[in-house]
Amino acid sequence: MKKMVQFGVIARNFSNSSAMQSAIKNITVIGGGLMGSGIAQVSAQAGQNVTLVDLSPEVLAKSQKSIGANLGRVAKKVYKDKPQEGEKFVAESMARIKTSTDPAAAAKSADLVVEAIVENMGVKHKLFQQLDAVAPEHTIFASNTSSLSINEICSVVKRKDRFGGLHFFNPVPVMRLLEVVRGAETSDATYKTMMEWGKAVGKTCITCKDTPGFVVNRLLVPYICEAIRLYERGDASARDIDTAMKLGAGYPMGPLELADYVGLDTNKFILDGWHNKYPDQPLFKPIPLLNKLVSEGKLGVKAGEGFYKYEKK
Ligand SMILES: CC(=O)CC(=O)SCCNC(=O)CCNC(=O)[C@H](O)C(C)(C)COP(=O)(O)OP(=O)(O)OC[C@H]1O[C@@H](n2cnc3c(N)ncnc32)[C@H](O)[C@@H]1OP(=O)(O)O
Ligand SMILES: NC(=O)C1=CN([C@@H]2O[C@H](COP(=O)(O)OP(=O)(O)OC[C@H]3O[C@@H](n4cnc5c(N)ncnc54)[C@H](O)[C@@H]3O)[C@@H](O)[C@H]2O)C=CC1
Repeated sequence: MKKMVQFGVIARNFSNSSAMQSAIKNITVIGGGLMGSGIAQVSAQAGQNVTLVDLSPEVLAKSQKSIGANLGRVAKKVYKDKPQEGEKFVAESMARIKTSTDPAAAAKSADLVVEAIVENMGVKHKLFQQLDAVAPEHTIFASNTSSLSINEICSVVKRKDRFGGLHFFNPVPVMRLLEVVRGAETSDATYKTMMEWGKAVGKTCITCKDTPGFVVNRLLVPYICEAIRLYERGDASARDIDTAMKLGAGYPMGPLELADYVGLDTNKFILDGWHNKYPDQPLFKPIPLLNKLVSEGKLGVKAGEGFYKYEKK
């Protein structure tokens, strides 16, 4: 039953994307990690020309490998009785993805730039300033930030009317939602193009103002943090907390599994950012156990250990 549901989701995302049209044809995704590789994949499988950028050639090689494997999963489902068409789909989608280690050069041919680099305001500012100087007039900039303010990120660019938030969820090829975030100066035309593009890549779009965490993370991050605090106090084991929320509340993953999946560093970036901004909000208080795990390099699934141990990929 579970497999049937997942199959339906991936197949529906794919067929939506094939049917929809978007004004955006060339997209540059900056950051080839967990999120950037997923955003590149869904864009390429929807027929867009993608340039995936990372400072690290090793990350780009790893991303291409994982995109190839994930496209293979999609092909197996969508073309289950037509393996040759499945192979063609994978080859054509892969051929639409170029890679680069030069963000500025890659932005020159983009209709849309989606930024998915580290969750750090200073680093994002530096990148967007650089891109704003070279990207064509019409190019829309978007950030996939989990928790930072879109208005603050876009404060360094001139094209504030052509800037917004496009917040995807992990794993991008599977999760159906896209939060489309309007900044104070995002124009109606930019908002409309972002909504159409989101549908074209197979997502269900919701709209949110530029408020901390938008909708999902404003609810999800405090929940994850409360679970870490519960575990830190020794009120229940990690396994029991996760089992409780899966079997008692119907979540697909428990909160500590989800924290490991998202990345404990990302969880910490979000919490620290909100704590600095809202020091009196008890939900955003730093968590010593989370800080300890991050300082030990136990960042979750991607590092091979977080609250649990994982086979390193
Ligand atoms: C921090 C932020 O800013 C925002 C966020 O992203 S918050 C995090 C949001 N994400 C979540 O809450 C995820 C919650 N977890 C889930 O939905 C599910 O556990 C899950 C989809 C991740 C995995 O589902 P599962 O049934 O436990 O595992 P699994 O059987 O391996 O995967 C289900 C299907 O999805 C596919 N899949 C899983 N991960 C995938 C990936 N990374 N790429 C492509 N396909 C993937 C699998 O191929 C599988 O397909 P089949 O059934 O055909 O084999
Ligand atoms: N991890 C998650 O579940 C989610 C994360 N996000 C957000 O997406 C963004 C990226 O997160 P992840 O993919 O998890 O991080 P990640 O650490 O997996 O990937 C980030 C990549 O960006 C690259 N990078 C850093 N600075 C760069 C620069 N100046 N130019 C080009 N590449 C650069 C790094 O080399 C790294 O490969 C963050 O803003 C995060 O908050 C949003 C939704 C979910």
